[in-house]
Amino acid sequence: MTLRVGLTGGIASGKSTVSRMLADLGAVIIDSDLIAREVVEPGTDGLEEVVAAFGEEILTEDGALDRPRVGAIVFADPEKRKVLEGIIHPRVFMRAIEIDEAAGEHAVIVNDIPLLAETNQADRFDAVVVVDVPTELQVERMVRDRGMSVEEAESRIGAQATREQRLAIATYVIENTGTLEDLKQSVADVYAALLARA
Ligand SMILES: CC(C)(COP(=O)(O)OP(=O)(O)OC[C@H]1O[C@@H](n2cnc3c(N)ncnc32)[C@H](O)[C@@H]1O)[C@@H](O)C(=O)NCCC(=O)NCCS
Ligand SMILES: Nc1ncnc2c1ncn2[C@@H]1O[C@H](COP(=O)(O)OP(=O)(O)OP(=O)(O)O)[C@@H](O)[C@H]1O
Repeated sequence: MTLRVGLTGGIASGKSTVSRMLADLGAVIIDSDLIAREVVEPGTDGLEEVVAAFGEEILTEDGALDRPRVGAIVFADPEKRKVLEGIIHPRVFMRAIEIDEAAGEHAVIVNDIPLLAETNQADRFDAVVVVDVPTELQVERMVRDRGMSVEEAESRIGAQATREQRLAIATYVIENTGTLEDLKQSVADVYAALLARA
């Protein structure tokens, strides 16, 4: 049987790192952030809709989505964020289902979905894995690794579900407050538990 797993966590919690570790252990990964980029690549109807809603000024000189610019707009204005999400989320959802259907038989298929709690998708999965870190650590990583200001980091975190809201839908919680080696061990433990259910 294929076990379908939702993986989520706040921004900069370590989701992508956990995803990569799960892939190394043999899981198939469906990456929502990656799909969210593909559906607004130049030439897509997704990008056309974004331009219709936000104007040509959100394009770079070579006609791609100017992501930092759009980020600055939507993380400062929840209404605009909803407009962007209304264009992107249905496309990501449909594409993720297509990839899942094309994947065939695998023991574990992991859907990495940053906004799994926000978009009420927990029921779609056999298990939900939440990567949990204290908010201060999220801010620290975003400032240190991504060159964001504390205000920018906090506005992104404020656009997401709270830790408590995510933990409420968790089947398994991975605490990512230790070293990468510690994380690897926690991921291996969770993967073993998932395999036992598959
Ligand atoms: C606003 C955009 C253009 C900024 O792009 P940028 O390259 O700076 O960020 P990236 O896409 O890599 O996202 C990084 C992280 O930001 C957070 N994030 C992104 N979108 C959102 C959102 N709508 N609400 C809350 N957090 C978000 C997530 O934790 C995500 O992992 C982009 O994030 C976007 O198109 N967002 C809307 C689509 C979306 O909701 N994607 C996330 C899940 S599918
Ligand atoms: N336990 C850890 N120790 C040290 N650094 C870590 C640890 N876990 C993750 N990191 C680092 O923190 C950064 C954020 O991790 P990652 O990209 O996996 O987060 P994410 O949750 O996928 O982020 P986003 O929501 O933006 O997609 C990366 O540079 C990663 O290498």
